[in-house]
Amino acid sequence: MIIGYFGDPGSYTSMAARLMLGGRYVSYRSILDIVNAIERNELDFGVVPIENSIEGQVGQTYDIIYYKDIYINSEYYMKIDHCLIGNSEINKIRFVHSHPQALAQCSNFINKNGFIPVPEYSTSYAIKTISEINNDEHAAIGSEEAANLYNLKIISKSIQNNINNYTRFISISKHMNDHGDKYSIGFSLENRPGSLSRILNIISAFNINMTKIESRPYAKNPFSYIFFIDFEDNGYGNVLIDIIKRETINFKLIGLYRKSGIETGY
Ligand SMILES: O=C(O)C(=O)Cc1ccccc1
Repeated sequence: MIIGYFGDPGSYTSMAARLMLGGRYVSYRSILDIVNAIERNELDFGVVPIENSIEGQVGQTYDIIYYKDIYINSEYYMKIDHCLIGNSEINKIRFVHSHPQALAQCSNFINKNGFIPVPEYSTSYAIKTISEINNDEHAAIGSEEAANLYNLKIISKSIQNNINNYTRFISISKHMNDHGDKYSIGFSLENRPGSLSRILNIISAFNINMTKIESRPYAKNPFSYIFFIDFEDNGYGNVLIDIIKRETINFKLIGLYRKSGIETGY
């Protein structure tokens, strides 16, 4: 089985991919490159981040799972402990390189130290870059594992804004699972009073637990939205989906998979 993951070797997504699926792993610099490779049948699965407990949704992932013929096959919650990584001392550093999500998750630490953030493809690409440039004014943010991989030292540990920093990762493929206990759906609605609350009322009437609601802009029609809902199956998930399909526009069943949580990882 061939699994594509986001980021250079040592990225957080590479760590999640190893915990989620077994096979041969291939690194990709963008989420879209992974999806293109799945569409060309070069990959069986892709692993990408979808949301973070500090920074929220990964917009590109939400857009892809809605607009492309791609489905969620599993989810995994992983604790993210960011480190300041380099070959220098904290008082010499002026620039910190990392993935935009990591820079945002560590914004308090960056501001407090007066560092200039430099966005890179991934945390591991940033760390690799620092290992190559050999300049005391530059450091990177990423994992301890990646620091070891590129032979750099840890300058500070647990530098994220909140100690409880978790990212939810998903595996994606061209195929929908037959089994699972959690659904992800996406749809748009007529712009009229009560259209979203009607959907929520139906979910509530089935005594179904909604675990997440999210919206993304529908770029083709400015300031209209796509809604994303995750819910736990209680035996009536299928029936609920049939009803919601009829009450919404452009409905997509995005995934059926095994529910996991931050306590268990899986
Ligand atoms: O850049 C990485 O290492 C990634 O895998 C993306 C990411 C960035 C920050 C937190 C979780 C995942």
